[in-house]
Amino acid sequence: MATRNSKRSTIRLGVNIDHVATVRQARGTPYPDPVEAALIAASSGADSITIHLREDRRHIQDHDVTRLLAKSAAPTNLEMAVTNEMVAIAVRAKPRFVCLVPERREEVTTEGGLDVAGNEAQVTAACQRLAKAGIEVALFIDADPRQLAAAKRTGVPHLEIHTGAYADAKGSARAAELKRIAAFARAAHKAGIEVHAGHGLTLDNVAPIAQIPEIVELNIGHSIVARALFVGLPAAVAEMRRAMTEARNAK
Ligand SMILES: CC(=O)[C@@H](O)[C@H](O)COP(=O)(O)O
Ligand SMILES: NCC(=O)COP(=O)(O)O
Repeated sequence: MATRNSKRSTIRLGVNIDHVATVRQARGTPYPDPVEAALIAASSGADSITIHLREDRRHIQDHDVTRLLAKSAAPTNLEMAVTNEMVAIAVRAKPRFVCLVPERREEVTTEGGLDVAGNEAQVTAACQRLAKAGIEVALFIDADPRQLAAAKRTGVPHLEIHTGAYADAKGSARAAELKRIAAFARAAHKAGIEVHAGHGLTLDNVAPIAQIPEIVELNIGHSIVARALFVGLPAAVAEMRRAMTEARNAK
């Protein structure tokens, strides 16, 4: 895994290809194939591929998980809800990484982080089942010290900070969110947890997040897939990677 301490440490890009499947599901066609997108993203600079198998199967389908893992273009990070069904799927499929996320069927997108503090026993049990199957587990949480304290007690090795509030905020509210995320990343890193971030990141807002030295991985999907409509997926992945790396090296 990545170096942790140096301010010049590299930063990995996980490309989320869910929204290639969103387009396919809108018409029930076999195209565009998210697995093909994963292969293109991996050969264009993605360090890993993220997919979110939602309980309502609105985009990624079970066969996508199977096919993606069989082709193994890059390590797969499977995002999923903390349910027995999902944990059983992951234990069978054995992706390299699982990120446990909250889910509400009515939401348009993931609205907040997992409430680890409020569901500690359930989250800990899921983490332990997944770790026993050889899967590296992350929890997708808000930059909230109470959630960090609970996450530490689960023994999870990785955390992904939900950057949605940062992405949605403007002006001084965004600066405050950034400060909160940086403080959280420092505290999590100090506790020996590897720190990732993602949600709502774009070419316009990624730089300040990429400059937080404790954050070693960003998972980005919607904006890359949207940008790919205009410039193509290889270019969209490459320009995001460039923006992240330039920001990191400029600090
Ligand atoms: C957990 C997360 O932040 C992403 O995987 C996101 O949820 C994917 O997009 P949708 O929320 O639209 O499913
Ligand atoms: N975990 C965040 C993710 O995978 C991508 O989120 P988004 O860039 O699609 O908002």
